[in-house]
Amino acid sequence: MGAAPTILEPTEETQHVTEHATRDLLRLATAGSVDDGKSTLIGRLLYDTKSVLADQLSAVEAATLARGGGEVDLALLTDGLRAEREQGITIDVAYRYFSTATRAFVLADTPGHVQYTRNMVTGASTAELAIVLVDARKGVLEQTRRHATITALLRVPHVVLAVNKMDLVDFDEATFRAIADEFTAYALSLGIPDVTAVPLSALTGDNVVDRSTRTSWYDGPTLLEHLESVPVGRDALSEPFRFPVQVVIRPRTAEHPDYRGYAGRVASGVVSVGDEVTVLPSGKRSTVVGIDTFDGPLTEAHAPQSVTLRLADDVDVARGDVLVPTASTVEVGSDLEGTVCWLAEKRSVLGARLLVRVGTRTVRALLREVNARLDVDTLTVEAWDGVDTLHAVDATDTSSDIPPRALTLNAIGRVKIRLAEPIVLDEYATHRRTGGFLLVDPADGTTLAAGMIGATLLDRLAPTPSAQDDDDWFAGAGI
Ligand SMILES: Nc1nc2c(ncn2[C@@H]2O[C@H](COP(=O)(O)OP(=O)(O)OP(=O)(O)O)[C@@H](O)[C@H]2O)c(=O)[nH]1
Repeated sequence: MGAAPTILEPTEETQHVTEHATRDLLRLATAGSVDDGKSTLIGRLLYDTKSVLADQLSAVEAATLARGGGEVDLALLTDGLRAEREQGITIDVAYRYFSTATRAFVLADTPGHVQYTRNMVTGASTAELAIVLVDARKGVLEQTRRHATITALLRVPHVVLAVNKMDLVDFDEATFRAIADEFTAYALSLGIPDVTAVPLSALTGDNVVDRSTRTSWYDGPTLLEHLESVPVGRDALSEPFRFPVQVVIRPRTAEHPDYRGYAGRVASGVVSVGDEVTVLPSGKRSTVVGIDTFDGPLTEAHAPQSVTLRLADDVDVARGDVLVPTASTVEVGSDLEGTVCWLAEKRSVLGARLLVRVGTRTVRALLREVNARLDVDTLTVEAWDGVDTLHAVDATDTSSDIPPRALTLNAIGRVKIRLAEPIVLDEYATHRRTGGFLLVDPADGTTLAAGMIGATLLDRLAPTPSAQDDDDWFAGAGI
């Protein structure tokens, strides 16, 4: 098992970014088939934005010379950094930082080998932009379609199609247009609204950071110009206010005998002193009377700031509760339906006891149903009604035979989960910051799957199953 994926919470790496920098921060992920030039492109971005340390650069120059010289092999840069990070630990995603005068970037670098779905889900779940690479000579491949599908599933707001290796097709406009049109049409069919296609050469640098003199027919932005100008952070601010409580702070010092605050990160939206808030799932109401930070009090806080909120009333608030605006309608329930990407070697078992993590909340749960499965290899969807599924599969079955309706590593499926306690059920489609969840194996803490609450892409792709519930069975199972 690698490091736990981060669909819900910012990683250690992103957390160190200061509040100020966060405002101008773009999180991006890359996806490409093997040899499309992902490492070279990342190396080029780091190199041309001067984000490479001198010693790393001389190591790469020396290695290039040792290989017989020529153009600096920028893939060595990325791969070298990767190797550094991978020593001794299995890591799914490495994060690279670079910045320009206008913006800072965190790039999730997901190695493109076998566990691509898992890696891409991990990298793209927090990304606001995905770069999908294709080799201009090969055009749109099955793998490209898979990457587009996962990007759509995770609702990454912006997608860039990087048509790489344009130098190998003589910077031919027709080749570029044909690939761009095919990809854009496919993306549209998946509901991806915003695709920007850029003809580039990672190796020679054309249209990556610097404008190419060999694509006079192209009047769009270079890759970096686009990365610098694409709108960021708006989504988190435009979503309604959500504050998952991480810690209840009660110092009880002589100085502040009655202090009681709720620390956490504003997951989405904005909160101000004086706002009426409701604590969920309890439904208790109060008013924000203070917003505290290490740097002093604020009158207003917005996503993704970390703050401590104080309330007017001594209501019962615990870790895992969510503060929301009182005036809004928020769904709370204990039946969770959604789409999951299965991330574990062990397969799904119907009726299995699980832990579900949503925000800062962890609750016990039961996997009730897998009623559709997307095969990312073939991009076909199988859908089943839920009627006899539970009886067909023994919950204690540990045989190596995979039941036909199980989810295995990299599979994407639609599930129904019964929770032991009610939680806030924000639809991922409209609440990307709070509508994600993780399924965890209570036995050993393994992350089994990353999921999205509510209707997702699978509903668009799948025939509608005539699912029926089997509540009696669940009553028997004790949830
Ligand atoms: N001619 C040409 N070659 C390129 C270009 N970009 C990458 N290459 C070459 O394509 C090969 C594969 O490039 P990598 O960057 O290692 O590609 P990758 O396999 O997608 O990267 P990872 O899977 O992330 O390791 C290398 O030999 C690169 O030098 C390009 O724009 N033009």
